[in-house]
Amino acid sequence: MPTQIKICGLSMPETLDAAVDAGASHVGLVHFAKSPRHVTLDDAAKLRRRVPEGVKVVLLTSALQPAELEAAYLAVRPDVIQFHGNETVEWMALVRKLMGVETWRAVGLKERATLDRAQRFVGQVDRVLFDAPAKALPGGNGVAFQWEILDGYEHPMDWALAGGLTPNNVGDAIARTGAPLVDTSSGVETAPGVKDIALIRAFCDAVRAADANP
Ligand SMILES: O=C(O)c1ccccc1N[C@@H]1O[C@H](COP(=O)(O)O)[C@@H](O)[C@H]1O
Repeated sequence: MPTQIKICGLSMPETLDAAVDAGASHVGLVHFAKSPRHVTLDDAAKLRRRVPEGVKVVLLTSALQPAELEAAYLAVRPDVIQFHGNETVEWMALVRKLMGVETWRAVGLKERATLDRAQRFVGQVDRVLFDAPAKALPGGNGVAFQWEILDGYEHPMDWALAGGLTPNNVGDAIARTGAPLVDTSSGVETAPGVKDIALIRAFCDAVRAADANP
């Protein structure tokens, strides 16, 4: 199966279309006011409508109140909700059940023990997204974690690799970790929040090159 690609933090129609044209399987919209990639629900809904069938829309949120999350879901109708805040396992499982939406949980990886703790998400969310530990922002910091933490780990559920992935390092990341899905934001930008079409294409090309030369 080809490595799936998520381009996150898209906020303009042109770069969203470029990600789709370049072969992204997932496009990410950040609804988190502190992020330089934040989109309002109105803008997210407009962007969502541009996305063709077959490409999944991921709505990234952090610590929204239940009523806010419901409003976000109803406005955007994403395929996936990605959680980055202090949401409990029970709450994420309830969202998945009641909204019938795929759910992903971001996990900041600093050490192997974090992988053991992440096993509590098995059967509760659809995918865990391994990223560098949170800094000023809970994600989108352009920082990679030590991929060797994943060496030899038998993943008990679907997962994805994020954190500091760029066109230059994503091939090594796939070779090292065997990630089934790679997720980038800063690595395809020229400045925080400013996506670059050439970098988006280069990232997708690099993933396909890695798949072709395992
Ligand atoms: O992108 C953001 O601004 C963001 C804000 C808050 C939480 C998560 C965010 N982004 C996610 O973090 C990963 C890694 O980003 P990067 O490639 O290291 O910049 C990104 O793929 C998003 O899923």
